[in-house]
Amino acid sequence: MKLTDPTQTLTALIRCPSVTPEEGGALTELAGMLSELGFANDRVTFSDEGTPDVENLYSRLGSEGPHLMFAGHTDVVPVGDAEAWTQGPFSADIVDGEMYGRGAVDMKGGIACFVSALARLIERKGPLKGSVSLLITGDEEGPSINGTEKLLVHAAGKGERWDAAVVGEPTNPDQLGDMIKIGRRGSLSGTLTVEGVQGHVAYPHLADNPLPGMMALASALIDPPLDAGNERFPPSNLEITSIDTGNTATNVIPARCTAKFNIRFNDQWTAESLKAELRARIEQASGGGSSRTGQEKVRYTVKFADRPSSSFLTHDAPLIEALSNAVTEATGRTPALSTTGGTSDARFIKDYCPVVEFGLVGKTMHMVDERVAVSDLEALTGIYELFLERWFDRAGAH
Ligand SMILES: N[C@@H](CCC[C@H](NC(=O)CCC(=O)O)C(=O)O)C(=O)O
Ligand SMILES: [Zn+2]
Ligand SMILES: [Zn+2]
Repeated sequence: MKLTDPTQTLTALIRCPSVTPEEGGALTELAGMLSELGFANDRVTFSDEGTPDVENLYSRLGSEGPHLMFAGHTDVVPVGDAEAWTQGPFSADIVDGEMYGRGAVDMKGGIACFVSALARLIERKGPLKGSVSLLITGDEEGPSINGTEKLLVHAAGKGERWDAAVVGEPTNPDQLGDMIKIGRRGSLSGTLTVEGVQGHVAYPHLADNPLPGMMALASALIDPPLDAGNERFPPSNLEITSIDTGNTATNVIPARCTAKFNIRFNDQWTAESLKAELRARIEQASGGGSSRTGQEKVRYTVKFADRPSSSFLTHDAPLIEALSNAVTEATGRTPALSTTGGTSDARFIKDYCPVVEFGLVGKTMHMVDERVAVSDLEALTGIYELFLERWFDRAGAH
């Protein structure tokens, strides 16, 4: 395999069926490529109660500073409706200039381009003036319990320290060069249960339907909006993802109703201040305040999931500038510096060093027929190579 060719490095990775939590040969394939470039590989499997074991890889080239981390994941989401794919989801077939396969953009493609960029830079300029590490998990698309968070603790425990990190998630909405992510909103999930009394729909006076109470409480969760956003972050947003009674009959009033919700929140909130706000809204709407005067108070419980993630924003101007300049030089575009979208493993890395994210175009991620333009693979490899050269020149000079 020619490591300088991202089409070849990506083909090898896509052909490994690494649906979370299966390693599928992907980390072995990647470790082989990195060994060829002189990296020292550390394969480590993490376990936790109630979750599957997951394999991870930490790999370093060099022993001196400055030290740059590239982070990502080789696990992929399931293929979904396999019959609907026009090419095999693990075939890496190229049709009309696009390579098909699960993980093509999210995010084996980002990893493949980074490996090829390194191979090109080393071929062109010789050994790096510092160190580069790849911190790669097999647990990003899953519960994220046996992945990046533990791998960082593991590596830091062995004395590893980083000056900066780049995550290769697909950050571009439409075209390569659109967007660099310089932070992320936080995420908090919750469950709201309203208690009633089961009974016959024709005899409602003998029952207590939990649904009207749930409607009042759920409305209070979403209205008014949490905030309007600010110059750094989009608005915080609460989405109700399910309201369910488990009732299969048409003539039964259910005993209880449970709603699930998730909030993506900006830097105007912490998980704790958000929980307090939501608890207050629910209590007010339950009749604990004045809104249900004359009616009985809604009986409810609200629980928030463990491990919320907080928002973060990277302030390292030279890091952002080096990446942004490389993108502009290679694509002619000025990337937006954004905090939109979901969370990523950058939420763990930010506790160790400044972190930014840039990868492929995310349009087809998680979809049937996930695919990447071969020209984008070439362009991203060029961007990473430019960035690496600039970052090491600049960081090494200080
Ligand atoms: N499975 C993990 C974390 C889930 C992270 C997920 N992120 C994305 O989908 C990335 C999309 C983007 O780049 O905007 C999310 O936001 O839910 C866990 O459970 O912790
Ligand atoms: Zn991803
Ligand atoms: Zn994903």
